[in-house]
Amino acid sequence: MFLGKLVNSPRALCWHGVRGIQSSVSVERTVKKYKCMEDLPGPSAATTAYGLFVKGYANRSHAMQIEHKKLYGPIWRSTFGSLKLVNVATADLIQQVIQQEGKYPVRTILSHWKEYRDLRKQDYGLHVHTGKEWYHIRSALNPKMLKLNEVNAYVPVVNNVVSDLLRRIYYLREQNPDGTTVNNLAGELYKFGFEGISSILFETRLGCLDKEIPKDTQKFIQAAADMLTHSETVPLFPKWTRSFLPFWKKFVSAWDDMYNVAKSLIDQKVMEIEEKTKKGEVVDGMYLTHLLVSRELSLSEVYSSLMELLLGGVDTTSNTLSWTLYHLARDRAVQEHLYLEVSSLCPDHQIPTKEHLSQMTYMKAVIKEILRLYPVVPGNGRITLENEVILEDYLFPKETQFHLCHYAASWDEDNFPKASEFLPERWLRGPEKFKHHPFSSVPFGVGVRACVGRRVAELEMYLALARLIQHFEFQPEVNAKPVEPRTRTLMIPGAPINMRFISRI
Ligand code: HEM
Repeated sequence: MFLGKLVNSPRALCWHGVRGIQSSVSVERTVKKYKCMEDLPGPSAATTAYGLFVKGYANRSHAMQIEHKKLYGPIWRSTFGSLKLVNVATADLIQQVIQQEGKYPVRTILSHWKEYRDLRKQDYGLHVHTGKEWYHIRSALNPKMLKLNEVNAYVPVVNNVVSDLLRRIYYLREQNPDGTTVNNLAGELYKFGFEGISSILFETRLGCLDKEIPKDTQKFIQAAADMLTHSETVPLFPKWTRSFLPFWKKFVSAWDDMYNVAKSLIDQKVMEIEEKTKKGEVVDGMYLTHLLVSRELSLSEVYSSLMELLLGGVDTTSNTLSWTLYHLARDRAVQEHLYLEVSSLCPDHQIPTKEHLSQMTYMKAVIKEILRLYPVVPGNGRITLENEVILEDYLFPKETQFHLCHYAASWDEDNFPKASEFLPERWLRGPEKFKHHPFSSVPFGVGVRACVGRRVAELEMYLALARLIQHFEFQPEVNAKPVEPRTRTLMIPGAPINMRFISRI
């Protein structure tokens, strides 16, 4: 899902004033003089390392995008060890890269993820596979994840999980001496994210939001956090250091934990289906049942892909919801506007349906604005294996790794005046509203490789937010301090978000 620390070794080709090169691109490209990577401005490897480890950008890489854009302009190169990147930080340049991404887009060559899968003889899964193999898996997963009418079938399932979340919030408030505060909201919402996606995939309630959290849930959530942290560290150190440095071992162990939890849930479903088939009963069901019965994917492809869907479901919706509640608590006018929208469409705590959601335009604007301010994936990637790429007067050879600086683009004042402010209204349609460049804020990515979980994520966030605001007024905890984001491959709150949930009932 994520660019993280990139670990490919692009052929660092430069051909100043290239003429008549061997190329698959048009004749026009071969006669025009293009500049190349070496002509780009950018920090040296030492300056980058200094920025990361001395200036503290290692876990604030989103802020480094903004600083480098100021220093070098909208396109610059950077070097991390043997890795060379071309960074693009405007909506227009991001669009140009995506438009040339080819039939089977690749984010980055995740060689350490691939190494793990080879070590354990597992299928590569969605993130690591490229080309037709990736497309084969994606085509099997897409329909029941991305088609709106298929996803709408999950509304009752997700509403049940939201009911559990509400119960959990009531329970946690009671545990606090002030009767209203819930500490470390993101931690609670990780459980909601995991329960939500697993209910959809496995049709099984795991009880992640019960008083006693199941061990496997805790294990998976912890393993996801460890894997994402070590995924950034592992590529920085040569393989010979693995015998005495802990990072690779921790990375492997985190993947093992996630894989085992996913595998055991899948195996349970396989057994259920086998028993039903033996008894001659009809086998029908939602996501996993459909995948297994259709046999579009092998069992080993199902293990890896579903583990990745679970992984995608943990940190993403939860962090977005955490930031949403954080801002609503600090902006009474926006909170009131949202409350009025929800309570007028669903009076008396009516549980929202898909028809209600389709009318909640302000709610959608709130979530869009949060994803603009805190894109879960602040920097994405594309590596073009199929063709060269032209960006304005630069030509880049195949295998150039591009870093799409989405965070810098969505904080760009040219696209979003008062970019640092939380202004959901900017997303509402109207004749006088500012028109955004279509690539200025694309938190789920675009094109065929965009987020496979987008529809499910939106459904979970809308249903949860609607019910939470029906029940509670959100307030910051007493003496609350501002919380800044940090990056751990994904963008997450840099400190626990503690909040007061004042009952409206
Ligand atoms: C707020 C919620 C979410 C955001 C902002 C988000 C964002 C993204 C982004 C930016 C990408 C990369 C797209 C690209 O390269 O163009 C991605 C990929 C992916 N996401 Fe999400 N995501 C979210 C929720 C989810 C959920 C709930 C799931 C699981 C159901 C999920 C599973 C995945 C997977 C498996 C990929 C890799 C797809 C592929 O390589 O074909 N995501 N996501």
